[in-house]
Amino acid sequence: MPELAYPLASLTHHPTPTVVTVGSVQIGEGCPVVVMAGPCSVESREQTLTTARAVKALGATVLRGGAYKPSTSPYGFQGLGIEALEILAEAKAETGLPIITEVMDPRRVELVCGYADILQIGTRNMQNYDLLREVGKTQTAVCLKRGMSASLAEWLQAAEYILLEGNPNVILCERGIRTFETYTRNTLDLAAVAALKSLTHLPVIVDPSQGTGRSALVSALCRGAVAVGADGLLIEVHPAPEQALKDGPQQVTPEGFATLMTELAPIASAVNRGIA
Ligand SMILES: O=C[C@H](O)[C@H](O)COP(=O)(O)O
Ligand SMILES: C=C(OP(=O)(O)O)C(=O)O
Repeated sequence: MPELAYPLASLTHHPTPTVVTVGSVQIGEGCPVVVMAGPCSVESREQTLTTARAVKALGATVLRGGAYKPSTSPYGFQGLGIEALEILAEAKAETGLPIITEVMDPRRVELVCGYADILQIGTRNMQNYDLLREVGKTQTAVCLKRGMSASLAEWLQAAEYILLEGNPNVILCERGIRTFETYTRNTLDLAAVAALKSLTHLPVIVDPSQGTGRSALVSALCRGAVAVGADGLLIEVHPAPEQALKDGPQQVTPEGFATLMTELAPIASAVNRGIA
């Protein structure tokens, strides 16, 4: 893979790790592991505030929640849009947690920037170059998820689009790739996390919820991700996953999240990082 394809993202051209700062949270190599948690989708005020309070009490430092939801079926839940953004703003005001939420449309980047501390680019949009350029024109942190069939070189070149526009605050998120295996929803590629550490200075986080599609596997994959060098985790938590409007099987309950955090702590200590 020619490094010239992504000079700004490459470790050769930028040998010190990038640390992305979001409020009081620092994300990158050498920093404590950042836990971003919350519902897959913002479904209601009560569901979001309940989850935000729970994840904050258990040690998460960033709140996730989808307002604009990518959906394979046009009949599937599409997200509450601006209403959801307003609910996230209320959750942030109450808990102090910065917000990560997805933007899918280049025309909504300005709007979503008014609410988001981290703009999420989902797997389906990793190669939406107009969207990448648009978020690159802001200085808001961007979490760029790996395309479900993207090679590392393609992913790093997508990051390069954002960096080239002048936004240095890019975080990469491994969220699993499509393989022949169907037991898990995706195949979480933890080798990619270790490999990226030798290719790029950008922070790398892992989403074991999308990566496995199975709540029972999320805690183990969180531990694996931190053991191989992930700088953070993106975890879906729902007060009643069986009633979720999207992705119920992969969302852990607040009780499950409590167990996960307890199980994660010794691994974060073992790699000399701790949890943010
Ligand atoms: O939360 C993420 C996506 O919106 C979700 O995984 C899409 O699922 P679908 O492909 O079943 O619509
Ligand atoms: C849509 C999401 O994930 P992905 O793009 O990885 O499918 C999400 O995290 O809400």
